[in-house]
Amino acid sequence: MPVFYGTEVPSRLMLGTALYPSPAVMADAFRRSGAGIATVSLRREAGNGGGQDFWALVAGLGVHLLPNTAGCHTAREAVTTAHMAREVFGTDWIKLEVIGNADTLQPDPFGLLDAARILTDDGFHVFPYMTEDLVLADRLLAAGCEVLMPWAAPIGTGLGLMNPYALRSLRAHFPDVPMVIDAGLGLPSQAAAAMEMGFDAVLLNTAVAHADDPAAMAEAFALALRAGRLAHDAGPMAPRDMAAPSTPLIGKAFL
Ligand SMILES: CC(=O)[C@@H](O)[C@H](O)COP(=O)(O)O
Repeated sequence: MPVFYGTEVPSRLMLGTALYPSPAVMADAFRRSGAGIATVSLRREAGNGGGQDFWALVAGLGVHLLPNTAGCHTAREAVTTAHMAREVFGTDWIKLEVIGNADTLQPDPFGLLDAARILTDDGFHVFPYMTEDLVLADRLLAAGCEVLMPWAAPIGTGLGLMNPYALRSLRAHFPDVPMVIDAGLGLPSQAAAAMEMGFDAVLLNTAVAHADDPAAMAEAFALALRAGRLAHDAGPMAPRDMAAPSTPLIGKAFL
């Protein structure tokens, strides 16, 4: 199972806590999937009726909490939010989001790097939500990040792994860095593909919360992650252009 900043988590599935039809449905999705980490947004949930009951429910899930800086558009805002989250949730883990474009919600690589440098200096364990850019990954690691969270596709789109070439390249360049595919996954098969590529975990929210049956969908993702990881560890065959017979010809009857 993946190890993030020295902590082994019991599942490769990380779930968001927003958009569910009700807190009870959210709790069911966690229970049925066995997800090991819940990401929580101080800002969003504080503004969306996330009162004491909600926090008590989240605490009762028995999962690791990964506070995030969702909704922050500058490094400064993200740093301030991270500090507040550390106080509220009592963890130095922070999923760092610095949004660079209001339409695509894509991460701002410059603001992200600035904020990551500040927060690692301040003792945070930073999980940066990033584009799949190799150079950015290199800089974030140099800034002290020990986990990377490249996106699959823009948040909430469900488009899946948009740039498999770049994701494969990231994985190949940094084989020992724990990497989580975050955002844009729509289907369990996409999560399985991420596992087959060798990624360590996935983080998703909309695909589960907006399913007709969120708990069933969460379980489907958990099963897909298991299958994909098993396939990865089993050593997949190398694809080839030329056909190769899978049935031996020796002993074939002559007609
Ligand atoms: C909950 C959270 O952190 C989201 O910002 C995350 O990136 C999930 O994205 P999807 O909703 O596309 O799965």
